[in-house]
Amino acid sequence: MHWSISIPQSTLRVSFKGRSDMTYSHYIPALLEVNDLSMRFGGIDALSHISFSVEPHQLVAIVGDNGAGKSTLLKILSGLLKPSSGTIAFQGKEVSFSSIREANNAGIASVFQEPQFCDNLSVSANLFLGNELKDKYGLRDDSTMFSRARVALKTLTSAVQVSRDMEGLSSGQRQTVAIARTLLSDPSLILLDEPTNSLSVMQTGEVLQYLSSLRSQGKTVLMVMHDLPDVFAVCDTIIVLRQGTVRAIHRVEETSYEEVIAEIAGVSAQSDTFHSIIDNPKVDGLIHQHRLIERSNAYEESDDNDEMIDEDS
Ligand SMILES: Nc1ncnc2c1ncn2[C@@H]1O[C@H](COP(=O)(O)OP(=O)(O)OP(=O)(O)O)[C@@H](O)[C@H]1O
Repeated sequence: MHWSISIPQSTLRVSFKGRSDMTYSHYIPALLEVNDLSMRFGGIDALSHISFSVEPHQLVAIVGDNGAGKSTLLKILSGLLKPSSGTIAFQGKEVSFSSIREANNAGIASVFQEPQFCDNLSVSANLFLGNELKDKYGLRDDSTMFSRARVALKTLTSAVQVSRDMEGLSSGQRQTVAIARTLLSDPSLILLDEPTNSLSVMQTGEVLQYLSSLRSQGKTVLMVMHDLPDVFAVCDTIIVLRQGTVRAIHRVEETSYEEVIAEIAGVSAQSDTFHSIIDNPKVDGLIHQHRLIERSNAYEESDDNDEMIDEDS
């Protein structure tokens, strides 16, 4: 079974490929195409025949319960693991990576949790660590590194000073610097492992903002995310993994919080089990948070509409 996502302009449609009775509408070449991918660790099927494709300029969330296979998928795409079987096509070409560097050279950059930095060096020096730029005399070209570091951070709408030491930056700011570091190689696809994990509300807001700015810069981001309110706040597409298989792929505006929770848990949204999950105070709190975000988005949109009406009149 092969999932395919096609995005005619602003509308993304999900359709099954491989059935003779299906018609294909508006096929846009995928940036990434994962086909029949499996990963076996000893007797454990971490991923089992998963297929999906991702079109460019999207923020795509991979969600799923513990052990669903999210990290394994990310590690394979980033070059850290070789799959047991299946193929990956990137920008129309079949690829097979033996290292993160190989994936990087092909245009796929990854940021895993708790990125490593030298805290006693400047933000700029950390961005170029191991890849320092040299001037025509072979000397370290600090001024070019500073200005390129500034551009990378500005792309993420970050106010972090490139000349300051890494020491003392918040977790959210460190995440931003880690992303800025990947931007220096101008990747087409960025892989992130739980970019909002363990961040405060303010820091999460900062990270969600840079994710949006990445999309505006034409980047595609595929990321493992746990917090559904964050997913619904910023992502275009949700891939739900369950027990190593693709359970569903949704355009965010075409699904609901409840539907995704039911799919993650592998239960029907009508079942008693689902209601006992939803009644859990933690889940209930998350849904409440999601409703607030929805309401505030709707409010902002209505503000925008008002402004448009004002301008027109
Ligand atoms: N190196 C490994 N050796 C053996 N089993 C592994 C290995 N890595 C992952 N697994 C197993 O593969 C399955 C999927 O693991 P994975 O870490 O990809 O899930 P996940 O969805 O990222 O989970 P979590 O949200 O808990 O991080 C699990 O059953 C896990 O125990």
